[in-house]
Amino acid sequence: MKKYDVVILGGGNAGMGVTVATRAAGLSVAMIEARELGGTCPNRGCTPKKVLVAAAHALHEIERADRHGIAIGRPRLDWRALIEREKDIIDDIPSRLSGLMAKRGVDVIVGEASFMGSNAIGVDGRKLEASSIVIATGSKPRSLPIPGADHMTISDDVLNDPVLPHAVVFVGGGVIAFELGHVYARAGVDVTILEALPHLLGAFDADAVAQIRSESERIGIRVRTLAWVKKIEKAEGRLRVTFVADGVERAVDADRVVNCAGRVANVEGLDLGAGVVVHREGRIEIDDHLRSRSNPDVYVCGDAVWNSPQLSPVATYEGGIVGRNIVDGPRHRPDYGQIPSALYTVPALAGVGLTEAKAKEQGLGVKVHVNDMRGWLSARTYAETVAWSKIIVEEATDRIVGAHIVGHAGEELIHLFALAMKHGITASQLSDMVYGFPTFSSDIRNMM
Ligand SMILES: Cc1cc2nc3c(=O)[nH]c(=O)nc-3n(C[C@H](O)[C@H](O)[C@H](O)COP(=O)(O)OP(=O)(O)OC[C@H]3O[C@@H](n4cnc5c(N)ncnc54)[C@H](O)[C@@H]3O)c2cc1C
Ligand SMILES: NC(=O)c1ccc[n+]([C@@H]2O[C@H](COP(=O)([O-])OP(=O)(O)OC[C@H]3O[C@@H](n4cnc5c(N)ncnc54)[C@H](O)[C@@H]3O)[C@@H](O)[C@H]2O)c1
Repeated sequence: MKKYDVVILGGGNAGMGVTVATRAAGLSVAMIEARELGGTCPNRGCTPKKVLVAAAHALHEIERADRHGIAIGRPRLDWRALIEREKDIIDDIPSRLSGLMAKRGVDVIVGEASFMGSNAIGVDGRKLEASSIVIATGSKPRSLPIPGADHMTISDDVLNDPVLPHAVVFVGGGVIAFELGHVYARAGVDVTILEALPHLLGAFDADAVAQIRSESERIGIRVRTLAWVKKIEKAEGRLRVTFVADGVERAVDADRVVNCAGRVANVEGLDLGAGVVVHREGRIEIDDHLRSRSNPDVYVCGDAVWNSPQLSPVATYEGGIVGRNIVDGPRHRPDYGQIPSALYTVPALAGVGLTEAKAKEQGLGVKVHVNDMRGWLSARTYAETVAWSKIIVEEATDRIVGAHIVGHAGEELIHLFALAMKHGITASQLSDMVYGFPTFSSDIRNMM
């Protein structure tokens, strides 16, 4: 039986994050990974998705070419070539990460790990002992108790499918459905999004979501809220999704039905009981230091944490904190306050900090600056179809507490707001900056 200071289950962003401080401190570290090193983000998530989004962006530019006086024929997208391009871009990531881990002195073990004791892990018939064990096993799509649910595919399949379908239904109106829905719609696919709740894209500001909803409908996506999927069945060589909306039963036919109903911690196969790791239906009970409440030698980070944002930079950040807690003792805690995120529709929706609803819920005295920027010079120059912002400023302190941007390079501009929020730069100070002109950034002065 081999002994390590640290054994990490999972070689994604979170697991990689743990290796930095632990190896810098000279601890012996093993990382067990069942699939490709790098995990979801570079292999089945952010990066391959963004390659498709970039193509959708090009199609969006072409759609507006006539606004610049450019005459252009109907574009033809070679979907198979696009999927090949996506694969080519990510192809060498696992091997590069394998090199990085070797250089860092981490033993990478290929296999499916599970607990054999409070400080013991089994992998491929071997037993490893460790002073600290880190659960960084990521997330998986939530399984839905819908008759015919086995007909559904998941985002992994969309990113691998070289055949462009004619019609797709997304079950769930969250980030994955909107991002992949925009790509498909731009590629000419008939897209329907069915969301069970009254609102879409739960974590984002409701007015920003309304902007992206109308832009989505403008490009032909059908969006239905309060839609309850009752069954999915094969019908005439396709799939038929039966759902109830507005009290009426309806059906929509499609070539693919994609489960986009959220992702849950991927811990089912870990035998958490053997590790004395208490959980409620896969939700591991952790303290403020990301440490198991029942087994102080076990930490959790990344998507395997059930109640923090499922984002790749957050996974890396949490992994870093766990690494430092292992080295220094449990004294570091995550702060999720000023983490920017974006929905990579075309155009994107980006946000940081509080939504207007949350600011009001917290009883903050705020001034809310809402701008439809389509008439602004920069938006007109680029013929933007949507350009909108909402900046929320605390009146008493002039602190920016939330920023939400749709279009207008918001996925880039949002970082200036995050920087200001993190370092206490006030709204007036951010407006007082001298910006390069003409840029989208220079519009920040007029946004609040
Ligand atoms: C389609 C899609 C698009 C996304 N786009 C974005 C985006 O644009 N921006 C963003 O910030 N986030 C995005 N995300 C979310 C992001 O990918 C995740 O938050 C991030 O990858 C989580 O990292 P992690 O290390 O916690 O988990 P993962 O990267 O999933 O890593 C976990 C690893 O553990 C391994 N594993 C699991 N069980 C075991 C076991 N028993 N033994 C050994 N190994 C095991 C898995 O094989 C996996 O490699 C996207 C996700 C998806 C699905
Ligand atoms: N750009 C990004 O940063 C990015 C991109 C993709 C994924 N992600 C991460 O991946 C996670 C998972 O994404 P997701 O889109 O699957 O989840 P999500 O949590 O964003 O959305 C899931 C949606 O499905 C709905 N839903 C649940 N059950 C349903 C049902 N039976 N019928 C209809 N609707 C149902 C929910 O109400 C919710 O609105 C996200 O939490 C996100 O953090 C991030």
